[in-house]
Amino acid sequence: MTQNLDFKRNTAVGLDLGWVNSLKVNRNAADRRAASLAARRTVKKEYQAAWLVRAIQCIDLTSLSGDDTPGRVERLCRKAMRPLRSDLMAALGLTELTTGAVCVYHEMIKPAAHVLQGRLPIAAVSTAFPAGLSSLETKIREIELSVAAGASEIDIVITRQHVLTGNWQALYDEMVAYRQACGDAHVKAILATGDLVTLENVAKASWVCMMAGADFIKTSTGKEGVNATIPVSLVMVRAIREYYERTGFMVGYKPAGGVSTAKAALQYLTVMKEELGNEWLQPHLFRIGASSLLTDIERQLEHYVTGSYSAAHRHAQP
Ligand SMILES: O=C[C@H](O)COP(=O)(O)O
Repeated sequence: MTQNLDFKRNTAVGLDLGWVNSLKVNRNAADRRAASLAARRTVKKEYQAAWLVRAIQCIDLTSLSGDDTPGRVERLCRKAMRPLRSDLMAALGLTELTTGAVCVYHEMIKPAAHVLQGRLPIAAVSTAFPAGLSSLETKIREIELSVAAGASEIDIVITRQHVLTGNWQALYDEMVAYRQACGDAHVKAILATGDLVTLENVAKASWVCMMAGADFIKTSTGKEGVNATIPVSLVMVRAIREYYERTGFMVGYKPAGGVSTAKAALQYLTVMKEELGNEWLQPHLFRIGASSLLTDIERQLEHYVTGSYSAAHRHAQP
């Protein structure tokens, strides 16, 4: 996989309130484009296997449950390092394949690090995930502890009330503080788009987080009533494109929550390719946050290789 050697990490560029306040979103246009993507076959059959392999490479293989245990997370990590059965790997001509990262709660960083031994990034959800309603001091400390424990990626949740009350300065300041607390760890800003009411708020929150130095913008925690959707994704990736045109910084995109089928994954890859180009179809700029997607992709690849499906339970569950 080619990596862009000129890649320079996003840094805070200052809050341009005039720009943020001027943002408008055409909801109908976003819905129409989403509907046209859903209606057509996104990738021709012969390329589908390659696209599904790329989707695997971009998964943040996730377990974020209250009943997570070290044992479950260790299995998740072993699956992340060997996401496909060896017979499928051989049939597809693959020798190496991993997911993009694993994504876990702070308390699970240690068991994850024990299995991964630095071979894959550990993303930790942070800042009082999923609601984000602790003191700023507590949230900053949580980030610092997760970085110290071995997370190289931190998925923060924004304070939704800053968006809902239009307090863009407060959102900007908190994001700058999170980015700073992360140090060399990359920070993904979870907007919790299902809580933000309008696509205009999604666009504005995307811009403010990018202006404050977010490495990725991410849709959802997986715990909101509505999680990743295509219309929301169109708004966010177009913000990423325009931010790149204005600043030269390439910000990553992570749809998360409810992405559980190979078909949905292909739609998100298509959005990335058509709106941002091939350069963004790499793990340093694109992740899919998902707990169960890998099972369906594995089934589809098995079908591609053998011509028949096996039951989902036959594929190792993390
Ligand atoms: O960030 C990732 C999400 O929490 C995963 O959501 P999911 O369990 O619906 O795939």
